[in-house]
Amino acid sequence: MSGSVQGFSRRAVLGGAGAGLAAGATAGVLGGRAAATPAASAPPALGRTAVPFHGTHQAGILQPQQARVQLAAFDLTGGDRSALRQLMKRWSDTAARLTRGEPAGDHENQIATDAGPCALTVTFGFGSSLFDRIGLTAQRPPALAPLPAFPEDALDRARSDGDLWVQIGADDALVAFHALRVLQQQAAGTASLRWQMSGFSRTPGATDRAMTGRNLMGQVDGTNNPKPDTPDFAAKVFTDGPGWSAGGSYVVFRRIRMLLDNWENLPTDRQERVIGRRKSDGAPLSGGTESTPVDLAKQNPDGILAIPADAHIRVAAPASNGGAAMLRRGFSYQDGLLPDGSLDAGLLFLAFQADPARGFVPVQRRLARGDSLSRFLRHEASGLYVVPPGAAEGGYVGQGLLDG
Ligand SMILES: C=CC1=C(C)c2cc3[nH]c(cc4nc(cc5[nH]c(cc1n2)c(C)c5CCC(=O)O)C(CCC(=O)O)=C4C)c(C)c3C=C
Ligand SMILES: [Fe+2]
Repeated sequence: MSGSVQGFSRRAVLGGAGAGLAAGATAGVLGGRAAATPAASAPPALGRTAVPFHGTHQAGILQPQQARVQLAAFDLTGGDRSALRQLMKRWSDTAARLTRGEPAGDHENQIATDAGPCALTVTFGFGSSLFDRIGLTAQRPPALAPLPAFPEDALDRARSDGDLWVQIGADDALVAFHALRVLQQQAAGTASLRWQMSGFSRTPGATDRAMTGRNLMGQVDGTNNPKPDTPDFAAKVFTDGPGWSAGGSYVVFRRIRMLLDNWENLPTDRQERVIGRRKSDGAPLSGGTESTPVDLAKQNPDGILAIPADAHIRVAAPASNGGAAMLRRGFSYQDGLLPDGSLDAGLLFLAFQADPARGFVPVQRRLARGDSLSRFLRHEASGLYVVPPGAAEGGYVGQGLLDG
């Protein structure tokens, strides 16, 4: 096992003997300034936050977005179902350890040593191609049918799709990278990396109160997501079957590049009419504050719709799409420069839903035709994955499919 440090608990070092050692060393260096010791002996709250891996639903859907994300897809190197079963057991065991702040069982490389779990979540998904590859075509849920082509799609297939999908979120970049690297090495011989992307969101504590995040266009983004405390939330986000998938979800991934030079040339009032919300605080142009319900019928005194006919929030709204809804949980990305000198930056759009045919598909069909935001966007990569339900303690993600 390369780089294995089995028996060495990251958490024990942080909270116990190692912490005392660090504190003692600090006191020594500071020549008896004992006041520094308690602060040095405990990791900051951000590092200590731990999200359980096991549960009814996989972690990484309902939790607040972390500061960092690693997204990856893997392809199986063969069609051996038992090898996939072993891999999902190994990955689930590793994810559970890492989310508790412990070292990986094998292929530990110490990249995240010294850090707490930092709200790490690891979420696994299965692509449509997986079911053919392992001879379980009959078990493929109908909702996993390929997404249709949308007008103006410019998809790079090498950075799309894949048999297995992994979303790793953490409030620390090293913790997120560490998890991905370990999972990749543990997969050797069974699955190889097809594509990988890194993203980011606001760091907890960066604002003086909890606020909705912003995207790279500067908009408050995430306001009108379905709320977990509403009666129909679960029906919108989690599937009730078939069989093994009950309690799971479907995630649509789109890498959407933003044409930021064009966007930033637009005056703020026109940017606001493109979205239908104020840029400063996210309030709808129909009035009120960020949390005020949108009034799509509201007219200005001149009789013109307060929220224009082609505004993003009007075209995307459930009311415009037969009730279609999804839980958006996207991250920004920035990947250097393109050959033409423009920034390669945008949104790693992620949306969880009970059924893409009643969520993403109808909404994106309308957006592609009539959304004034779309002239500032390029959809460059795409994926649809079934996200199995969460694993019970001692179980593994995908068990209902692979042991069934
Ligand atoms: C197909 C679904 C959607 C894609 C693709 C999409 C891309 C996209 N959106 C923004 C920025 C904002 N979107 C907002 C609201 C919003 N967007 C969607 C769907 C897609 N967006 C929905 C269903 C909604 C909610 C509509 C409603 O019911 O009011 C907003 C407003 C704030 C909010 O509610 O989150 C912003 C801002 C970008 C930049 C983008 C592609 C890069
Ligand atoms: Fe949107």
